[in-house]
Amino acid sequence: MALLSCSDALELVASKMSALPPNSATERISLGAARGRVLAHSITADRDQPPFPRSTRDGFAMQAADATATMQLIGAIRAGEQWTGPPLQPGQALEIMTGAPVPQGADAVVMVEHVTTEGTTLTLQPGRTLRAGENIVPRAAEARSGDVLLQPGVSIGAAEIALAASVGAAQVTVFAQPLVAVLATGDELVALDETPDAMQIRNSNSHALAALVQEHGGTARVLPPAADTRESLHAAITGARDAAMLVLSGGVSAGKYDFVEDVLLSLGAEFFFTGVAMQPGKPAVFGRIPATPEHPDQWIFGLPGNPVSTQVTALLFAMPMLRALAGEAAAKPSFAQATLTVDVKVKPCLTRFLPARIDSSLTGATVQPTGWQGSGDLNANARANCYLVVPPDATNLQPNDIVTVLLRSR
Ligand SMILES: Nc1nc2c(c(=O)[nH]1)N[C@H]1C(S)=C(S)[C@@H](COP(=O)(O)OP(=O)(O)OC[C@H]3O[C@@H](n4cnc5c(N)ncnc54)[C@H](O)[C@@H]3O)O[C@H]1N2
Ligand code: MOO
Repeated sequence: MALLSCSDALELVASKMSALPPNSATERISLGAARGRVLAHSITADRDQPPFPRSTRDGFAMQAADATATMQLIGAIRAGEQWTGPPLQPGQALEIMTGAPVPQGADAVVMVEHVTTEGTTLTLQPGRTLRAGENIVPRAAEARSGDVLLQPGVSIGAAEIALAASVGAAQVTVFAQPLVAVLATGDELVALDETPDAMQIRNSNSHALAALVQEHGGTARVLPPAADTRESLHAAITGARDAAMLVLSGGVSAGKYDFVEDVLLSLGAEFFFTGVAMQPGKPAVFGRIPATPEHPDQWIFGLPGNPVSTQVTALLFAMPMLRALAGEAAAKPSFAQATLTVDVKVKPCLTRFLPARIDSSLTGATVQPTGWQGSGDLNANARANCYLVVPPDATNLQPNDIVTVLLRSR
């Protein structure tokens, strides 16, 4: 299969994501445990929001038309209280705190800084005027009782938790987290608690992938690494068939011992791409083992073994698919724009993802590559906090160019 362009590969994964059947497995959990989960039902307003005309300032409630006159103070009201006196009459003002309900008869609130008071007499400072509605959020201006506030498919973060809490949703129904089998391959790999021989290396990819899976809303089942033999791969892949997604690392390039694709084919897999015109990540494989009576489709990502390649291709292709399997409606890789601060020269034809640091402030974001020794350089990768995307037709990016970066955060 020919190399697919990076943008075509992204579109292909997105098209498979959009054709997924809805995630039907749900569970009910407490709101406090819902961060990072995907909402499976809609959350509606249990009453108008705000439930009363809310003062947005500490000040004095009155009729705006009266604001030129000297007024009589008739009382005070705090957040959480209700004015029990008669509706305000022209010429009357009521001291009011931020968040308190504006009493009937008043249509504006003047800020405490903008008046002078003497005993029960209140006067607007010279030149101050007041509009009807000023410093008041009318009842139901934010939402009406019964309005849908959060749709199914929303990823739950602090903002969603606050909104759910505001309508009393102590329990929420979320989609079950998809099971993702993580399988590193390679005879050279040893586990963290083993001492590597001189030519062996520690298996870091399984740990990186498990962390990414957790971060993107899946449950990771890390399998013992498979040896570079057909038999070992066959046994490991077959044993993981119950997982919704299988993410492998290594064994997908042109080497004599790269058997991942062969073994997947022998297990009935179909491939959507087996190489992408990108660097790092060129040998990346995306496919599916079709559904059987026992198991639904299993989505397969055969990621290149070089650790930076593994992480870039996981972020670009596998994690969005995981989030879509988890029921998230807007799953996609996270890109941003930044101003490049240095010269970047690359060879054309491949989309590059260079480890880089983005530094953002109130006025925008700048980015510069960290420098690296290629796609095995875990140090450069950890010094970076994003990847500078160099399009396939660019060979020389200049300082002040506006460039795209692939973010690690969602
Ligand atoms: N003749 C060619 N050789 C290579 C090509 C090519 O097109 N033609 N592609 C290169 C590219 S690009 C990449 S990326 C790598 C990918 O190779 P594999 O996916 O087959 O991965 P391996 O060969 O198994 O390993 C590559 C590299 O990564 C280290 N590795 C593997 N697994 C882990 C792990 N779990 N934790 C840490 N490090 C891991 C492994 O030791 C190798 O150093 O192929 C190029 N070659
Ligand atoms: O695509 Mo590879 O990831 O250059 O090392």
